[in-house]
Amino acid sequence: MSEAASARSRQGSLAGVPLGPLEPMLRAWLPRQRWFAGKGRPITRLRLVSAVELLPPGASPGLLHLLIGVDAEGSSDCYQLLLGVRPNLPPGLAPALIGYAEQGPYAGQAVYEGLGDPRLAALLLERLRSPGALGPLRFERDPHAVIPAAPAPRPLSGEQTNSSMIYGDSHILKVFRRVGPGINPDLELPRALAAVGCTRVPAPVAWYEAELPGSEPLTLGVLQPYLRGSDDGWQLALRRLAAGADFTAEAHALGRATAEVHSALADALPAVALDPEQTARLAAGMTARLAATAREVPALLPYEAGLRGAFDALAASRGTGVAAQRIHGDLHLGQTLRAPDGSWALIDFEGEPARPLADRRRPEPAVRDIAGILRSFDYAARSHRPFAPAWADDCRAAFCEGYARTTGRDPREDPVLLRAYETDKAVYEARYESRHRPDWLHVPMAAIRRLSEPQRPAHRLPPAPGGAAHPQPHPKPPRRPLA
Ligand SMILES: Nc1ncnc2c1ncn2[C@@H]1O[C@H](COP(=O)(O)OP(=O)(O)O)[C@@H](O)[C@H]1O
Ligand SMILES: O=P(O)(O)O[C@H]1O[C@H](CO)[C@@H](O[C@H]2O[C@H](CO)[C@@H](O)[C@H](O)[C@H]2O)[C@H](O)[C@H]1O
Repeated sequence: MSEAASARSRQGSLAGVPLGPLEPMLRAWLPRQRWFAGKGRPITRLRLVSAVELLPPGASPGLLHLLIGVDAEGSSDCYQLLLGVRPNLPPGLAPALIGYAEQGPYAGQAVYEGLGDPRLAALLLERLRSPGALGPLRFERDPHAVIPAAPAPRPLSGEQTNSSMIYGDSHILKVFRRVGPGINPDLELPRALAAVGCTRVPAPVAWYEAELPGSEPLTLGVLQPYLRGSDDGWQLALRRLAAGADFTAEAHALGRATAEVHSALADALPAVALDPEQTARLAAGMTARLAATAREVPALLPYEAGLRGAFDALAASRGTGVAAQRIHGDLHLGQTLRAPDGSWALIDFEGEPARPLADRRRPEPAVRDIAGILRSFDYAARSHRPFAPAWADDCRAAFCEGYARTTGRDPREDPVLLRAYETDKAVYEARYESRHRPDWLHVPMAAIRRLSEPQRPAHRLPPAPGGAAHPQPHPKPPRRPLA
């Protein structure tokens, strides 16, 4: 970065300024990051959107907050980076190294992934504890929440869409990587749920945003209580499978928890009834996604016509319309946590990371989330050798029964809607796996084959207690405690 650019950076906004000496190292580093969405497409341009020195270059370590625009063929995204700067990198931080700056205010210094440095991660927490503004950055917090000072930070390991830091096992900070204008649903929905007293989702206690000229604020990070000792639903399901153990009681409880969250979301935020035309548009969107995915994942091509049947049936079936509301949007077992007392919580309300924010914030049928969990039981059963279809079927049934117990309506009573959403999810998964985990592609492909076959006439379930003949806006159950 030039001296002039560096001077402006302290004031905050540097829209369009080139990244200077940082550019070559970031070009090489970005595509290697799990959270980088533009893999496989050459970066055509890197732009500085905003730069703030959380700690100036004179400080050691320095901490630089960057928003950078990354243009690649057919996409233009904005990413959040927290870069540490030190003259000498201690050996423990070697894995975090991005490169050495050759010129500019950081000439000769090591530039590295700031969240990998406990001192810098602690500084970020301090900023969140003391709300205020720094350049375009705004730090906010719930004034009633207790956020301890200086708990030891550690990065969350594993494959994530964003980067999370755990502080002393009491709080977890998610730093969003691909960011855009408008509130992130992962802040919006948990806050809305907390406001209506839903305890199934950890309530945000602090967050930070960027306010850039001519743009809605961009949500950059959210701090929430860390549910210590909880089991990730996906890992728990795999352990049960490996032990040949039943999971239906857990699946039933998860169905109830999911239904409670849906009911609270319908209370907290607008819920609407989609008219037949809107439903047909929903089906058309699914058909378009299928066509686009089949172009990208050729293995889908032989099944495309059969899969389309699910979406055509949805478009043709809706005389009365479909209830739509804010939902989780990317629900699967990895987004669920089970506490030692057996209660379930849902996390990560960002929605499908690849979808535009406006789509993710639109009301949708709650069955989209239900389909996500049902697909997840299939994923678990298929990652077990030998494949355990009965285990998945039992879990799917138990989950739907639990859901019906809370809402009075079993999702299987609407097989056309459920099949359309399961198909859409399997198509999404085929694209996700082909992009990120090709070894897993066979899992959604097995579902694709099944869902593309002509369906037998649906087995009618006995009506659930209080069940309605047609989809209704979500009934509102009495609030229940988390247990
Ligand atoms: N409040 C929490 N308490 C305990 N663990 C959590 C909490 N929030 C997230 N996690 C853990 O962090 C992982 C990643 O969180 P998630 O919100 O899914 O991030 P990403 O959007 O990066 O995928 C989860 O799978 C879970 O194991
Ligand atoms: O957790 P994310 O929000 O990043 O979600 C993405 O990655 C998930 C995988 O980590 C992916 O989920 C798929 O694989 C899971 C097993 O690893 C399985 O339980 C899910 O049912 C399946 O969809 C998710 O689709 C993707 O958006």
